[in-house]
Amino acid sequence: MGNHEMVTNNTETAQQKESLNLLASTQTVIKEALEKLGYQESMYELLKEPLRVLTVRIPVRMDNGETKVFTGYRAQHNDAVGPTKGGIRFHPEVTEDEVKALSIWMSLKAGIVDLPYGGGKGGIICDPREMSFPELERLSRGYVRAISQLVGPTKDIPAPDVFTNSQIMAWMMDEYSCIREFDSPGFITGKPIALGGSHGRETATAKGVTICIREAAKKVGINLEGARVVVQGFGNAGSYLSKFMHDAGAKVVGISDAYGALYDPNGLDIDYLLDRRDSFGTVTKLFTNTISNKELLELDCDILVPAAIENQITADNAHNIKASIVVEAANGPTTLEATKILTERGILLVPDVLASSGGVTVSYFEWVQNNQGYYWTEEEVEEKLERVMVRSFENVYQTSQTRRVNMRLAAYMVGARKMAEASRFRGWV
Ligand SMILES: NC(=O)C1=CN([C@@H]2O[C@H](COP(=O)(O)OP(=O)(O)OC[C@H]3O[C@@H](n4cnc5c(N)ncnc54)[C@H](O)[C@@H]3O)[C@@H](O)[C@H]2O)C=CC1
Ligand SMILES: O=C(O)CCC(=O)C(=O)O
Repeated sequence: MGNHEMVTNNTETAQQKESLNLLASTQTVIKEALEKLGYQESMYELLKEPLRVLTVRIPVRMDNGETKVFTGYRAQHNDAVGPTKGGIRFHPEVTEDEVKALSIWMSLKAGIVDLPYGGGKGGIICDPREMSFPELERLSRGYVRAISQLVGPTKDIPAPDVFTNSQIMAWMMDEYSCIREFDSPGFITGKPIALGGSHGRETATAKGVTICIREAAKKVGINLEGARVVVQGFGNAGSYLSKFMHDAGAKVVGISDAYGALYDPNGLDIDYLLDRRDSFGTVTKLFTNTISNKELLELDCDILVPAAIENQITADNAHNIKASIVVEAANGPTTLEATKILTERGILLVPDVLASSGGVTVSYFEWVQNNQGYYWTEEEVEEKLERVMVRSFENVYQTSQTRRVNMRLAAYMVGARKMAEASRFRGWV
């Protein structure tokens, strides 16, 4: 390789690295949104990082008798509007910057769907797929002991995220209740129904994404009946979304998990796949005729839904995306460069902070029900969620039209306004 090529390649690598840093990317958009809203630099200084980030070390006795020490985080972005709220992620690639960015996105989601919360997020560096049930229970309880001073039903309310579920929420609620010496269902959401969970929380993220897809399809003029849909990720968000799309008459032609992807141009048997997926959203291991996640994203389709992890649509593949609508069920699946490319290509991109906000909306309903000790039917939850999502989609869409900005910037403008105002009224800025 000649010198010139080396320099070019190094430069490209550096640019690529910068664009993959979730915190840096979200700060870029927050800055632009606050400028468009007319706030001064000091507001950006306040909102560009979480107010608090706690790093904890969690010793866990493993089944073989050895102690393993795990690292975890809890970030609280801004609590001017109310207590912070957001999920806990168990994943080997969790980083502090990622958790910080995720906490900022939670603040934006709360603003977009107008909840009385700020944003928070937690994560533990671990691979729960390699751990036994008792090890996972000890890790979950250890994490709650480590963060217990910082969290609580009126301070910071966790919930599920990648590779965590209602069982983990149940252990965490039980541990917190033991520490406080009173039953505290409002400490955490996404619990099993028997422990104060809400009807509709399990499917809420996917329901919210489904509503966004329906509204986006109307704007673009796509008929959902027969529309070809590709979904990356087959966990909580992706599997139920595939089911709802299938039930709406769409043809789900591709799905994936961490190990590969399945493609059938005639439509996959979603009920069968749902039945066979495991609790970590793994299903492709049962098949031999798989394709890669990279190939999946570039399949010919009308609607593409990344519902797995970050940085999946980048400057490398954005030009090859065939869909007319991209709806982000996952947090942070599209880089800023890719957002620009998709927008220039006329693809309607519904951003994560809007599309995936159905989960935190029903988590809020769960917390309200816990606080009042009076529980709603599934129909009541769904009707309330429908109203919130339609209103929020329309608000962001109209902002993007009137301010002539893409949907991501519009969503940041809508999402940042309330926390900025609340911070100003409190006299923080
Ligand atoms: N669960 C919820 O209520 C909410 C989830 N989200 C976001 O949705 C996304 C998915 O979350 P969940 O469905 O809850 O997680 P999950 O743990 O239930 O499922 C994750 C899915 O992604 C797949 N996956 C993991 N690593 C991958 C990789 N490297 N490449 C391709 N696929 C991979 C897994 O195999 C699994 O199918 C995340 O970005 C999460 O933050 C957003 C809002 C709420
Ligand atoms: O349900 C919640 O409170 C938070 C869900 C979440 O972590 C997310 O929307 O990314």
